[in-house]
Amino acid sequence: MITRTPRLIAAAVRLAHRADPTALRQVAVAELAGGIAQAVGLVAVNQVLVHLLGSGGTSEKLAAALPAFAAVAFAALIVALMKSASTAGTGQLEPKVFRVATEQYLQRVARVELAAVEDEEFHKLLDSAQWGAESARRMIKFCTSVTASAISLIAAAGVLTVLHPALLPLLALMTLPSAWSSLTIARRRYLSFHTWVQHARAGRLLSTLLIDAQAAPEVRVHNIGAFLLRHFRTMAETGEQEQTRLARLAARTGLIASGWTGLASSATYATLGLLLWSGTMDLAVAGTAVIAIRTGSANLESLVVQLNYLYEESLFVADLERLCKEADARLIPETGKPLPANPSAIRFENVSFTYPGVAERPALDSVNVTIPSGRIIAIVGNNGSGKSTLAKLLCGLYVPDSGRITWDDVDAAEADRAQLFDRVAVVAQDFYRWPFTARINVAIGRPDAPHDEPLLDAAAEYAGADETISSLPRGWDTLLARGYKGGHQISGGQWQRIGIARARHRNARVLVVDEPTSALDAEAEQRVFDQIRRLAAEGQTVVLITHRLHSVRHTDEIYVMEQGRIIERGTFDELMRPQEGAFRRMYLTQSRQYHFEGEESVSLPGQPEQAEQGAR
Ligand SMILES: Nc1ncnc2c1ncn2[C@@H]1O[C@H](COP(=O)(O)OP(=O)(O)OP(=O)(O)O)[C@@H](O)[C@H]1O
Repeated sequence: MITRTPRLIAAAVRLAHRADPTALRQVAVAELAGGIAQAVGLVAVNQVLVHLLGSGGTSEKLAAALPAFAAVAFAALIVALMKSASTAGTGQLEPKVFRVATEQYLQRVARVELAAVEDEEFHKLLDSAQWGAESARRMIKFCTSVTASAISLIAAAGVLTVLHPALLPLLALMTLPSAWSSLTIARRRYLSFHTWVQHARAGRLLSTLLIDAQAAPEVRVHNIGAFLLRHFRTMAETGEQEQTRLARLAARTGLIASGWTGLASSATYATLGLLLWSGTMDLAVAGTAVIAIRTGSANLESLVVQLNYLYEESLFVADLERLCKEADARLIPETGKPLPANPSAIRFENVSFTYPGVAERPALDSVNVTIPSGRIIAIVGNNGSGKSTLAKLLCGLYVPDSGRITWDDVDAAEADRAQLFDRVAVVAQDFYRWPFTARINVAIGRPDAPHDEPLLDAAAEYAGADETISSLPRGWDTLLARGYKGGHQISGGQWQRIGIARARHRNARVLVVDEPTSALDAEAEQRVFDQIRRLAAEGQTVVLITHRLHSVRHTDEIYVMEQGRIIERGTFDELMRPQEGAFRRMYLTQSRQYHFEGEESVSLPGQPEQAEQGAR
C-alpha cells in the first residue's frame, strides 16, 4: 500500500485537475496551510506548558505564557478556517470527478466492438468498474483527509523527535497493529466483492424483474412473483452468509490488533515514565510529549484508516482504469480505407464467423453471397441458421474470422468503419425501443441531422406509421415510455412501423431488414413489402431476411441458409423447380397452412395461378 499510495494520490489529483483545477488548488492550499497551523499550534502548546510548569509566581507565569496562548488560539482559528475552505473545495470537486470518471468509461464502452460487449469477461470487468466512478469521487475526500492527517502527523512527529528521539518509533509501534487489521479487512472485502459480483448482479436482476413493467403481465398471470422471490431470497441468503463470514473474520482481526495496540501503548507510556523517573526529561516536556503522542497517534490512526479507505476505493478505480485500457484495446478503429460511395456489389467471400466464447459450430461457415447494388436479396432459412449473423457482419458489427466481405475491391475489415456504418440502415428483429418521444425515435436514425419535420413525416408515411403518430395524444412529441409522466404505450406492430420509419429516415445506400413485418397486420405487411420493392426500383440495395416466403417471390435472388451455410441460391422460380429443394419444401409447408378446404392443392412454377393461390 505504501508503494502504491503516491501513485493513487497522483491518479486522483490528475482526475481532480481535469475536473476543476481551481477547486483542486483551493483544497491543496487549505490543507497545507491547515497542517502548518497545526504544527505551529503544537509548538505553542509546548511553550505554554514550559511557562506554566516553570518556576515563579502564578500571575507571572500566566503573563509569560500569554503570547503562546494567543499563538495557540490563532493557530486553531487558522486550522478551522482552512478546514472549512478545504471542505468547500472538496464538495465542489467530488461530483465533477464523478462525472469525469463516468464519462471516461462510458465514452469508451460505447465505441468498443460488439464482440467486446458480449464478452463475459469484459462484462464482469464492466460490472465492477462501474463502482470505480463512485470510488473516484470518494477518493477525493480520502485523499484530502490523508493529506491533512499526514501533515498533522509530520508536525506531531517533528515535535516528538525534538522532545526525545525514542518517542517516534514508539508512536509508530502503537499504530501498526490497527494499520495491519484495517488493510487485511479491506483486502478481504475487495476479494469477496470480486468473487460475488456476478452473484450480486443476478440478485439485482431478479429483484428488477419483479418490478419490471414488461414482465409485469406474466409475473401476475403465470404467478411468477413467488418463484422470483424464492430465488431472490436464496441468493440474498447466500450473500448474507458471506457477509457474516467477513464480519467474523473482521472481529477476530480487530481483536488481535487491539491486543497489540494495548501492549505498544503500555510500552510507550512506560518509556515516558522511565524518562521522567530517571530525570532525562522534565515535566513540561513530558506534558507536551503526552499531548504530541495523543495527537500523533490520533493522526496516525486517522491516516491509516483514511489510507485504508483510499486503498479500498483505489482497487475499484484500478478496475475502472483496467476497463478503460481493455476498452481502448477493443475500440472500433477510427481510421481505415475509404469505402466506395456507390459500390457495384458487396460480396461475402468464404466468410466464416464464430461468436466469441462459443465453442460449438460456427454461426457462419464458408458463406459466399453477392449483393449487387440496387437489388433485393432475400436470406431465408430455419431458426438459428445464421441469417441475422450474416446481416450483422454486413453492417460491420462483427469482423469475419476468415474470408472477407468486400465493397467492390475494398475489404470491409480494413475500411473506415464509421463510413461503413453510415452506408447501412437496419431494421433489426430486436430493434431498440428508445424511451424517448416518437419524434426522437424516428429522428435517431440520423442523430446528428436537424429534426426536419417534412422528412420525418415522409419516413412515417413510408412505414405506415403516420396514422400511429397522428393518433398519439401529443403527436410527434408523445413520450413512448409508459411509467413516466405523459408516457404512452403503443402496440408491438406500431413499434415495428416506428422502427421501419427510423431506418427509412436514415436514408442509407444499403437497407437491411430482418423480419420487418412479424408484428404487422396483413395490410401493413403488404404495404411494407411494396415499399421495399419501390426502394429497390429507386436504386437502393435491400437485404431482406424473412420467414414469410411468399414475400420473397419478387426478390432478385434468394439465399437459403442451414446451420451457417448457404445451401441453395437462385431466383424464386429456379429454387421451386427441382423436386427436392430445401426452399421448395419450406415454401410448400408454409403455403399448405393457407390451404382451405375445397381449394386445389398447391402447384409449382409453370402453373402460376395455383401457386399464387397456395401462397396467399
Ligand atoms: N450474440 C450471440 N452470441 C452467441 N451466439 C449467438 C449470438 N447470436 C446468435 N448466436 C447463435 O448463432 C447462431 C445463428 O443465429 P442467428 O441469430 O444468426 O440465426 P437466425 O437465422 O437469424 O435465426 P432466427 O430465424 O431465429 O432469427 C445460433 O446458433 C445462435 O444461437
